[in-house]
Amino acid sequence: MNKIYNLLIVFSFIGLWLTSIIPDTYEVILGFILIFSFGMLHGSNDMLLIDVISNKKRTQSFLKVIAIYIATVLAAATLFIFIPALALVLFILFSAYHFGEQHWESKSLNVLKWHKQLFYFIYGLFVLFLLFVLNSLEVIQIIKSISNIVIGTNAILIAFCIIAAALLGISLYLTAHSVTFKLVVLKEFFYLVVFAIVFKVSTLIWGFALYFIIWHSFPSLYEQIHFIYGRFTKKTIIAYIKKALPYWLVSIVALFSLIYIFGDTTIPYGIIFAFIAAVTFPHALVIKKMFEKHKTPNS
Ligand SMILES: CC1=C(/C=C/C(C)=C/C=C/C(C)=C/C=O)C(C)(C)CCC1
Repeated sequence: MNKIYNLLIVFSFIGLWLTSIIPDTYEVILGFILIFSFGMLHGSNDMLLIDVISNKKRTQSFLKVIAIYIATVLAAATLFIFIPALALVLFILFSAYHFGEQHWESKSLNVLKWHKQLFYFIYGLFVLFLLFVLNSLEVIQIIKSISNIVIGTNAILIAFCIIAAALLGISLYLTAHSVTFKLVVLKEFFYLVVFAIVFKVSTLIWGFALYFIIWHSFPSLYEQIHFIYGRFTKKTIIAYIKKALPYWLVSIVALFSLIYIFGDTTIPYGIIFAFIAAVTFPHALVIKKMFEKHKTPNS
């Protein structure tokens, strides 16, 4: 995993360099292409993961599992239509935990389970609000188009400061109580500085896409492939893509149909993020189960 992180730094700087040569509009389009390709791919094999998590001895039939999955997606989508503000808050909170868990689970912090989970949540929230605070005008605009709620730049700044203080506090606690954390804390601080540079220099969507693809989807794909097939090789990558392809295609067709039917602005942020949110809820739960099954001895 460590070697992979060095590669991720290189990718991030390539992303930064692209920012300097691509006009903003193309940056947004390229950002969405990355989100729809690698981003959606990393969430397309949840059915296969459920199979492996339950040791192939799933008591429920495939149809039942997929029905529960689709019902969760539809419930989230309905929440977005009727109570968008609540849906948005839940989406951000869920995503924060999911991002934090993906980044830290392999580091096996040897502390109490709930301390670890609280840290994952605060870390993920910090990354999201770092992106938001450095691109607050764009975030405010998109949130207004999704939920009709107008938030001020000050509210984002205050939330960011509170989350940063919480992250500092819990990091100090972990430095004192976890040897593994102490060993990686400086490197992790450096990664956060890299994220801050990327988020500051890029547009909101490009900054989000770089984080989501490079720092979340790539490591998640690596861990999912490892979990499913026991190793990460060209053969297992191809096998994973083959299995994911039908689900990915269905998602893309569904998303573009929704955009075609309901989209009334040039970039239909509302539909895109509501769609990502709806599929994120069940995906985050499946990945949580995957990590529980893949427990390291000191977790
Ligand atoms: C970037 C961004 C947002 C948040 C996106 C999030 C939180 C995405 C999470 C995606 C996940 C967790 C995918 C699954 O793996 C807002 C607030 C909607 C609007 C402004 C732009």
